[in-house]
Amino acid sequence: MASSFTVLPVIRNSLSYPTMVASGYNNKEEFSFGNKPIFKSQRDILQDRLAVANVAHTLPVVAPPLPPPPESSGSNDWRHHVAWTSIPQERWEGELVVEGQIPRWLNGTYLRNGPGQWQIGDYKFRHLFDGYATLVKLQFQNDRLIAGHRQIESEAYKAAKKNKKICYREFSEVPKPANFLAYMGELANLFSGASLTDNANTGVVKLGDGRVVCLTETQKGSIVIDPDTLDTLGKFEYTDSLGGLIHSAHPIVTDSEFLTLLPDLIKPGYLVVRMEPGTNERKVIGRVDCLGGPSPGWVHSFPVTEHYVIVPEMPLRYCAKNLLKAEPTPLYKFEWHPESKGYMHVMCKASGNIVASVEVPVFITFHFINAYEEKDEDGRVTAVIADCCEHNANTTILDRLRLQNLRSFNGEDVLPDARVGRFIIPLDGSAHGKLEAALEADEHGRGMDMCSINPNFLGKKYRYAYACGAQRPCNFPNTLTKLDFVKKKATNWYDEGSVPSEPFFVARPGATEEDDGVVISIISEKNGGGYALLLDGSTFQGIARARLPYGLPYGLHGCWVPNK
Ligand SMILES: CC1=C[C@H](O/C=C(C)\C=C\C2=C(C)CCCC2(C)C)OC1=O
Ligand SMILES: CC(/C=C/C=O)=C\C=C\O
Ligand SMILES: [Fe+2]
Repeated sequence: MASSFTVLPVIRNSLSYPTMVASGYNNKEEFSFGNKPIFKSQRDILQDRLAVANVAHTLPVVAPPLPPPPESSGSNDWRHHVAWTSIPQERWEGELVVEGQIPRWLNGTYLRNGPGQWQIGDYKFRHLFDGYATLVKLQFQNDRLIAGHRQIESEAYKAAKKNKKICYREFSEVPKPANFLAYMGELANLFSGASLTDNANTGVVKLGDGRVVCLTETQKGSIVIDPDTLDTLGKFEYTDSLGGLIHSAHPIVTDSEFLTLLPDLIKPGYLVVRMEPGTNERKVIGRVDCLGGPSPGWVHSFPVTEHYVIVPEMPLRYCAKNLLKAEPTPLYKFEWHPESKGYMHVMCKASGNIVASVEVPVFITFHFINAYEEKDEDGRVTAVIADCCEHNANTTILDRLRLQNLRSFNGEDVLPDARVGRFIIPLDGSAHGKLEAALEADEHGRGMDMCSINPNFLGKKYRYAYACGAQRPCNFPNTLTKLDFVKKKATNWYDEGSVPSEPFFVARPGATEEDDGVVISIISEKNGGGYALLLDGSTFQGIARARLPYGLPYGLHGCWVPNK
């Protein structure tokens, strides 16, 4: 079903622009990347407004036109889609006019992180993953919605702004050394990690103790932020001595723990580690030695079940040689080693023992969706099922995410096929596991990435997932999709020319049904506009939307911070 937004009764003045009550929009400093705090008094005004229940809405102020973004010629065609265009200013905050009805129970802040600034001075990044982190918030409070965005003040971002060039190694780019001596120094800095970026542009998580941390692939890119002001509060310093420079960009975070994987590039393997709320110290649960290849496979994410941590060993492996190269290689910091095979390892969370290590068909995934234990009639665990967004073992997706490719859609269908890859990992000592599609990939247009689930079903047998699929032709996942693994059906939401970000599920407090909740996404439109969208988690119909003053660049991953 290609459902479009259902406009429900408009509860307030629904002009298509947001009210600008708290923005510093006309403030010239906004455009000059200044560091001055500009919202304090306006924030106070907003707090006062929020304190007054059922206030009559003042007339929205129409947003003034923005200067054309640096990479754009100002035209509205797909080459300059706002999703792939740098954020036009460092920060903004304002109340949005909501069409439809925000559920009364939805009280909290949705945060979304992503690479939103791809140009520093005259220097233009080439890959989506290189951009400096842009944090976006949607604060839901008593059916009102305050939005804002702000750059994360990483060392890498501050240095780039100051020197008008990149100063740290990003995902695909390396700072240009001035001479040979500088190059040698650079290499030393690479081994110590000093030259690696701390640009925390990938995800954002709320720890069990309430701290909110932005993350990326480098450990030093763990940055604590204030979910309300979006202030950068400082580095999240790991106080243990586990060392290493990289980790999974997607830890598993619950109220009681933080689990992650630390790849070991020297002695190929992975440390599985756990950190308790209120501490900064990771403790080792166990270690997995790689079964194939010269180095560990890339672990952007991994799944867990109730009792096990699943460690994927993907044949797309970290590559020390590519790490040293100054220019991007076709697979960036990785190398594709299909001959080294793919494996799935299952580690007991309590003991650190490995209960299964099986060879599986080769695969490519960024994102695991969920995993669970399959039991026999006697309640014995016979297998682990692990689902992921799988790119049909085709590495070209990494190259498709180059900005030039994303910006050059001409109607040709160039998004490589993807599916929900379901691993079946037997726990009976078999040497092989299976990988199959959890549902027919045509259900979701053979596009599949950027998934979320009801967090109450983490590690448990589950029925639903939300992700981005494809309405072809396209060059990027462009639908919001609800996956039903029991009916093996997908329900797709599509808005022609729009790029929706990861559909993020928030469960209704007290719900008993898995899909009872809302799905939040931020939509970047082809005309340069954008809006926050709320879909009903069960019907997958639109329940509310709120237009932003300007379209935002594509963002990656989000989290939910409930109000206290
Ligand atoms: C998204 C997204 C961002 C991100 O990558 C960011 C960096 C800096 C990655 C760096 C590296 C690797 C991916 C491999 C090993 C070396 C190192 C340079 C740390 O990745 C994403 O997916
Ligand atoms: C945007 C993306 C991967 C993001 C990693 O965090 C994949 C989209 C592909 O289909
Ligand atoms: Fe990711």
